[in-house]
Amino acid sequence: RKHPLLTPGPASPLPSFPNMLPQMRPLPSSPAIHAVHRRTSPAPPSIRGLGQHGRVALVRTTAPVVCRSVASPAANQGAPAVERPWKLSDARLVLEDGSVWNAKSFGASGTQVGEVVFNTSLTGYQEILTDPSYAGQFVLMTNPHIGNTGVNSGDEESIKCFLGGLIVRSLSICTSNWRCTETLDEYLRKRNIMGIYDVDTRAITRRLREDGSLIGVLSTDQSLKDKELLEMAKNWKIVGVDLISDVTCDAPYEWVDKTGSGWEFNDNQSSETFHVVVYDFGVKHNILRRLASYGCKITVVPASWPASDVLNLKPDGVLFSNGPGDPAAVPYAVKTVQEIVGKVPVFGICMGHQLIGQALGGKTFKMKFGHHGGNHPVRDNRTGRVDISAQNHNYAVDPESLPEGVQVTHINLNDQSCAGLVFPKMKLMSLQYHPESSPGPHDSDLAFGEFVELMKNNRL
Ligand SMILES: NC(=O)CC[C@H](N)C(=O)O
Repeated sequence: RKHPLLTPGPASPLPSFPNMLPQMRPLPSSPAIHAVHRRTSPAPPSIRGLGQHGRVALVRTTAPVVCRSVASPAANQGAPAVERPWKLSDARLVLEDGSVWNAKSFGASGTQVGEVVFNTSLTGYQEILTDPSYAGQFVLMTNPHIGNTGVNSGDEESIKCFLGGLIVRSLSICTSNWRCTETLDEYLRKRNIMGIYDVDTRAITRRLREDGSLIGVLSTDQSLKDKELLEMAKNWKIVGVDLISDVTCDAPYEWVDKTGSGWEFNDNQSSETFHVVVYDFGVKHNILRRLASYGCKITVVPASWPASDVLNLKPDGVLFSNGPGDPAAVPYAVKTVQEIVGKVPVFGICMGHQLIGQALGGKTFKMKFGHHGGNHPVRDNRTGRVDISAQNHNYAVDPESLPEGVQVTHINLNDQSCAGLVFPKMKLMSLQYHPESSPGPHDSDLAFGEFVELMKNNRL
């Protein structure tokens, strides 16, 4: 299903996102103003009276200005006078339970529908925005302050943003990072992705935890009544919909890029080269970069690529990638996995893991609110080792439904759900989470080494 409701609107009512409020520029012959603090307690006398609504205070100091425009200053030239953070609410999030959340818009404007999920990562919003597994979903960041590092060309996890929209508590009023080339607002606007801020993300998260994932409609269109938006939310479905065909590549391609120096802690380059075919169900680029760093030659193929064509390439292994949506809605992909499993070593990541579960005759089910974040403890039952892992999924494999011989190797320690499998007879391994992280901790990177070992042993 495409995202039918997105109306690429005119520029949002606040068309520019300056990196600096006028108030923050050094005043001639007056002390510079270098920071904006949100306060919940009364301001000290020195700054009382400067705040807005008793909550925002500007701190005067003689220190140099620290928030600078590092993002293409030209982009903001001729921008109208800045209103943030005093901009009025101009957007609504209407959830299928009937609740209406007023917010302020950034990025694109229009009306969009999607499933709201919360992500507990503290960093990495750009990698999250470009993770194709979020297609059809609004990502709500529980970390309240988002946007302060802007965006840069090196942190993309795919060729575009496939998610429905971004929900944040506080959108940074400035960017401050040496890699930043663009603000989050500019970036989302160019990609026609809606964002909202100044909304109570803690309250929405608690609701999702209590009631489970909810469909929502985000709109800046004042002509639409709450009731109409609610109807849209109620009539939209994500379960049973094939979202993979919207995000997969059109044709096969080779991948050669490796990860940069930040990953040198795990220099496991194999002396042998293994040819891995990667099924692109919405693959994150860091999976490909890590495989390349482990010495693999990589061919990426579209989700619908025939298994026989892949086997004809005589690969050393096949990786089934992550991807959006319901694994039970893509029987063609399950069939492909079935045709490959047992013939060459395979590694499934997230959606790939769920498809392997189904291909083995097991069942997947929808979790209450899923796992999305970079702080999920996972135990490897074989060694007792606990990794802190990056996760992003709403579905899981029911281990009880799997045939004999399949071992549950990993458990999510938050809820004991199945987080990994091996089936030695079938030369198969899979993880429900993201060993490539990006964003997230690198603890589980060794899983790629395990896959290389699997391919090595198969050659013997
Ligand atoms: N990251 C993924 O591959 C997500 C898998 C699947 N779409 C889910 O939500 O469970």
